Amino acid sequence: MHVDIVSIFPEYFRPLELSLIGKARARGVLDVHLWDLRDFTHDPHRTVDDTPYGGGPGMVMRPEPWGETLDAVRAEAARLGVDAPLLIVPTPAGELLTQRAAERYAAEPWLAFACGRYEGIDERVLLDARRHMRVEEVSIGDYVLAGGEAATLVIVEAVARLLPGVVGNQASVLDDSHAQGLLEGPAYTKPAVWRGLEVPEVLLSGNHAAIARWRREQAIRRTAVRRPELLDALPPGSLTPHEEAL
Ligand SMILES: COC(=O)COc1cccc(COC(=O)c2cn[nH]c2)c1
Repeated sequence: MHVDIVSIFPEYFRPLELSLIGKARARGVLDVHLWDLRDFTHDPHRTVDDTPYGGGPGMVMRPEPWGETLDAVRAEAARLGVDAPLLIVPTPAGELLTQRAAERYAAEPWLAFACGRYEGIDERVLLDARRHMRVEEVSIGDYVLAGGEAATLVIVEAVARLLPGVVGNQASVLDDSHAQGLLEGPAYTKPAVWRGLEVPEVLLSGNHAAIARWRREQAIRRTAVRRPELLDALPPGSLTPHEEAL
């Protein structure tokens, strides 16, 4: 997978050189190309923002540098033989990121991320981008960040860990709870007793059917308490009558 990231702070993405993603890049599973929006300005101050039409606080990101940068990004995608690139724009006003969406993005050959700052990017940038690309405005939660960089790191990590060869144990990726539509239940490791706290007996029993049943019940109970709407969103018949009653 090829990932292009457009930002005024490309150094924000140094973490992508490290560990999980760093190894994936070394293996050629993932290729990340950073674009500095200021490289596509033409004034001495490399201006990327201006005051908002209609007044109001803060600044809006100017369309021209974005247009030129996304043209260059798109030209690179074309050079790589990708005809229908997907542009992801992290924004508080976007659709909430889900594991389903991360799985969908992981199937894409090419992703681009537009990192907004200030009060946002001039809307015409997205309108123009939609003329040439699929564009998705994505939220990682109901709160406001100073810019799209942290959200892009979150989305890239959620997607990259689904790529074959990125996470050592692929099984831990495919059967993790959100993949099943539930929250992860509790996990334990040695010692069996720690500060007087014991590991649940069933996990030491070696009875794998009972362990699987207990783990699923824990996930369902936790989901019912913390995120009941996830249970409502499960496909009909996902829970046995016994599990429904938990
Ligand atoms: C059209 O899109 C834009 O203009 C994006 O502009 C901005 C402006 C400020 C901050 C951000 C970053 O996204 C979030 O804060 C965010 C995403 N998820 N939850 C919070 C993006």
